[in-house]
Amino acid sequence: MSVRILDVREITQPISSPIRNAYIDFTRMTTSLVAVVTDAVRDGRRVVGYGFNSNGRYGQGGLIRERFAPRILEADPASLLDDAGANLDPDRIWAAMMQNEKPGGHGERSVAVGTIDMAVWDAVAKIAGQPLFRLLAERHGVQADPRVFVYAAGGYYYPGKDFSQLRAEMRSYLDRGYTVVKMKIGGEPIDQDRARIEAVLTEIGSQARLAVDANGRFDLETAIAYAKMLRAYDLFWYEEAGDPLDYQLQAALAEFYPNPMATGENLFSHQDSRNLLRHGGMRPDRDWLQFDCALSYGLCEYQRTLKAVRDAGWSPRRCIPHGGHQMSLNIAAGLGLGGNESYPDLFQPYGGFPDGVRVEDGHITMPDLPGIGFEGKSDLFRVMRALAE
Ligand SMILES: O=C([O-])CC(=O)C(=O)O
Ligand SMILES: [Mg+2]
Repeated sequence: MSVRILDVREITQPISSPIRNAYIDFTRMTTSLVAVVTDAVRDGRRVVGYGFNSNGRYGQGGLIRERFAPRILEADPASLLDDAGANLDPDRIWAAMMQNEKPGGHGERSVAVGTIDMAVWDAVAKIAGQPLFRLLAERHGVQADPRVFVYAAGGYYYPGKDFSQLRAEMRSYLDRGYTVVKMKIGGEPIDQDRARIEAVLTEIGSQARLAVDANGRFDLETAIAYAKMLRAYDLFWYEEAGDPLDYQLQAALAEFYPNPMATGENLFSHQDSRNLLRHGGMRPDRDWLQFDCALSYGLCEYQRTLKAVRDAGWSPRRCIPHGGHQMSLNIAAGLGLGGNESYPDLFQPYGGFPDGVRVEDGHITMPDLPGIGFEGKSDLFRVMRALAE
């Protein structure tokens, strides 16, 4: 029984809010929602795979419509199937999308491809009748672990937000079961950020740990000044201090910051990730890698990134992807990552978990839903279905 891709649809949707990090605001943020419509039928329904890109980059409608969707639709359908001919082959679809693309310069193209790739994997797992995390574990010959660590990202700057609101936000994450919370830094003078950090630490006490995220804002001097301030606190991590591609800055910073650091959400290929591991002075015994497949050519590429991680002597457990989407939850549960980001109050309906999934002691347990599990999140599935039907 063969499978054909009948259509690849895209719509650009707002995920805007008045929040701001040290680099951008989200007042005009958008995401691309993609549906890969197949002719396969499971449980009496046509199989449609869905994908979207992570927050922080914008919708990719132009690239998807002009280059990547046509390449899939114009390919010989048989060339997109696995050897048995019974399911789609994500790597072959990926290769079809990337034909006539030069290497290097991994930017927005990687977001467009990653978005379609998410939808392809969703379709493949649905056609196989499995949750994606179980399919992945099986393909890699490893044991799936449906229990995944998640942390609550927030603590943004926004107009009129004072310490009491920041504390209340963090308290609400603790009330919802999180044990690690994250806040933004670098958007105000260092003394003001120090006061914000102390306010949050007072609020969370010994109930949770705090991570801070500078969103690539600092030059080396400022990154070091913050390192000296931050190292007095027992933080979960100090994230993206300098420009994502400035590996020398990252390496130099390690001299001033013995505690855990994190970066990688703005590296969009396995080659860029490998360069971070080669030249960024990151320490495999304590630091964290945040590569996000939805921004970086998808899961086909993320598997190559994981190989680069292992080849550099790191454990996949040191990976906690950026983005807060269910795709990375599946990868974490299927391939043994250290966990996943979560934005409890932001970027809805795209982020979060299937309905009924609760955070307990900083972990969620993946339900056994076919594919990525979008059908289990009713607000999200409503927008998805509107695109495909
Ligand atoms: O504010 C953003 O762009 C999101 C971000 O860095 C994160 O979730 O780590
Ligand atoms: Mg970040």
